[in-house]
Amino acid sequence: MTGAVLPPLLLIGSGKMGGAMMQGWLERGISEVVVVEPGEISLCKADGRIRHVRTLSEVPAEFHPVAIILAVKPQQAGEVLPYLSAYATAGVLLLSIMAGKTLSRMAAEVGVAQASLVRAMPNTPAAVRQGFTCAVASGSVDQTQRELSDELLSAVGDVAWVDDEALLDPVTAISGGGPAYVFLLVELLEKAGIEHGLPPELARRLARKTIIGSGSLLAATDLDAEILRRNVTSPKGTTERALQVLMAPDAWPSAVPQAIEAATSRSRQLGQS
Ligand SMILES: NC(=O)C1=CN([C@@H]2O[C@H](COP(=O)(O)OP(=O)(O)OC[C@H]3O[C@@H](n4cnc5c(N)ncnc54)[C@H](O)[C@@H]3O)[C@@H](O)[C@H]2O)C=CC1
Ligand SMILES: O=C(O)[C@@H]1CCC=N1
Repeated sequence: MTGAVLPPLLLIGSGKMGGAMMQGWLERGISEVVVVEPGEISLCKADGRIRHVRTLSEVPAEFHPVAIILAVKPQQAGEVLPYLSAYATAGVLLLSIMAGKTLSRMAAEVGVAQASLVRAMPNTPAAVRQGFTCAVASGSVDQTQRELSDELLSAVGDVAWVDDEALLDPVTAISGGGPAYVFLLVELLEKAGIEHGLPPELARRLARKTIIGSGSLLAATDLDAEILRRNVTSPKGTTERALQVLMAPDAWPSAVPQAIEAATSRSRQLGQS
């Protein structure tokens, strides 16, 4: 269905992620979307395709979405899922981006065992259509619903499907939260630059452009990251000294796996709540 106008959608939660995805759908072409969001929405209210309501009970009875996108926090799922049973019984696709919430848990909270559910994990570069989403579908999702999910998710970046739902927990830790780790590196580089006497504005530019340029280099080549790293590292040079610190066994080689393990286990924990 690539290229076709997206069918009527119900978006529940239009914060950072819901808002970013919505922007992608508007650009891709959408017929109609009702947005349930208790706060303000940053989207163009003059756009006749968008209708903003503040609660689920305000969704017009005559509105029949083909898919419902769940973009509230996992802790807010209880405010939403139990009210979707009529949609789920009617076979409407439920596409969740909530961290940790498992397919079976969502089906139980909706109260429809055969609900057509997709669990997906995007990331914030979706805001500039450079996201990466990993998704898994429940057994009730038919081919048309899978293609629609793919279309909705690919409007904001790359999409990969997996069959094993357990993989969504490490995915959440790596690509879901990954942008935060990169931004932390930018923060730390900038701070170190200032501590070494660089004017703050220059330190900020150096840190940001280093990450942006490195990302573009990665995007432009098939070379492994290890090769790209080695290409920077002159024997007996300056980078080698820095990497001796960062690559010490008790530094990044242990901190990064520990961080990913902590986030993976939190994702599993959210799935139980
Ligand atoms: N921020 C991120 O990097 C990523 C977040 N996610 C997932 O996306 C979901 C949303 O996260 P964010 O956009 O970051 O959070 P957010 O806090 O920016 O957005 C959540 C929105 O839901 C709204 N909301 C709260 N209760 C509601 C209700 N009962 N009905 C309708 N809307 C309600 C809030 O007003 C808010 O605008 C979460 O489940 C998170 O796990 C997934 C991938 C990446
Ligand atoms: O921190 C979180 O729980 C969400 C999921 C991945 C990114 N943000």
